[in-house]
Order: sequence, then C-alpha cells, then structure tokens
Amino acid sequence: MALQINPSILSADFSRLADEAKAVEGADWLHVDVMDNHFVPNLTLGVPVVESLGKATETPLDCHLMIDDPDRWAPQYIEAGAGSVTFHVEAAAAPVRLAREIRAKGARASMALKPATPIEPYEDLLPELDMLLVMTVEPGFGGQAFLDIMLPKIRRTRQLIDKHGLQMWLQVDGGVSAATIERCAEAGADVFVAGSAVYGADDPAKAVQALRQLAEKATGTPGT
Ligand SMILES: O=C(CO)[C@H](O)[C@H](O)COP(=O)(O)O
Ligand SMILES: [Fe+2]
Repeated sequence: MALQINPSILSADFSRLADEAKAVEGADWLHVDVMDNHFVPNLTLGVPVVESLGKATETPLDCHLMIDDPDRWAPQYIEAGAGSVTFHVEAAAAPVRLAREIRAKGARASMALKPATPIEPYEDLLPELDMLLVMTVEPGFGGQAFLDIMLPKIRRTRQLIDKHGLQMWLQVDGGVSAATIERCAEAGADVFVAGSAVYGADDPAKAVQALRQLAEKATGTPGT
C-alpha cells in the first residue's frame, strides 16, 4: 500500500506560488484545489495557474476540481499538466465516462465524495478509478476542523477496495494534521492531503516528514 503526503497549495502564499511549491519538493504530489464559486462558495485558481505550477516544480500535480461541469473541464487540466484529476461525483454528469476519459488522456482518475455523500452507491465504479477521495471537511476552504464522523466512511471505503482486490488509493482531505493523521491512517487512508498543517508550519518540508512518520507509525507501513 502506498503511503503519501500531498501538501495543499491552497494554504500557501499565492503571491509566491513557485517558491511555495518548491518548498515541499520531496512530497509525493502537490495538491491543487480548483474552486469555481459555484460548486463551492470560494474561488481559487484555474487552468493557466496549474500550467505555470507544473513548470515550477518537479512534484506531480494532484488537481482537486471543486467545480461544476467537471466533464467539460477535466481534460483541460490534464493538458495543463495534472498527473491526477479528482472530480466530485456530486458535480459530474457521467462519472464513468469521465473517469475513462481522464485515464485515456494519461492521468490518474479520482472521484471525491462530500461528507454527506455515501460510498455504497458507487461500489461498482471503483474499478474505473485510481483513487477515491473521502472529504473530511465540507469542501471550499482550508483550515477547517477535521470531521471525526467521516472515520467510519473511510473504514467502509477501505473494506470495499480490499473486497474487490483493487490497488486504488484512498485519499483524505480536510483538517489532516499531526492530531488527526493517525486516525485516518488506522481507518485505511493511504494518501493524506494537508494544507494548513504544512504551510502553517515554520518549515513546510519538515512538516511533511513529520506527518509521514506519524502515518507510518500508525500503520507500520513505510511510505514511498
Ligand atoms: O479541498 C480542500 C478544501 O476544500 C483542501 O484541500 C483542504 O481543506 C486542505 O486544507 P486543510 O488541510 O487546511 O484542511
Ligand atoms: Fe482539496
């Protein structure tokens, strides 16, 4: 099982994005939150910024699309350099077709669930995906408190992945910190997004290492 830490650039200084991306080189992926002020009540960045970020760092980009109509926009993020594209199932018109298109274009296909969206209706879609994202806050903002009530959903999702013998990754995003990452890892997550816990630290690279060690300790699993 992979064990990965993905710093979220949402909590970085947007006037120095290239430097902030370089500050966490050594992390597995750079998590990029795309918000459109429709699917979520916040506006962040779009295709041109993703393209520039891709040129500024060696770290592959994990694009989390919190936007309406991801069916239309996801391909553009792959062309801009995203190595992994996550769409929200609540926003996608045709999740299976979209996942297949993302894979066909050479990126990892990932699907996200808001806190109130259950995993069970999507069990049969899992083989179409490279990653499933269980949101542990309501999407839209960094720095929110981790929702403990999501731990059973993380556990149930891990059970479904294992039941089907899939190699796909299970990502958690929202409120992941030194205080919460062990519980996420014990519940079966293997990819951890952390925004404020990384960029709010004096040394973001050290914060990534510290989170990795806690997750490894919780699972007895060496990371990548
Ligand atoms: O998708 C997100 C919010 O919608 C962010 O990735 C997430 O909130 C990261 O920030 P933090 O670790 O501070 O919670
Ligand atoms: Fe995110």
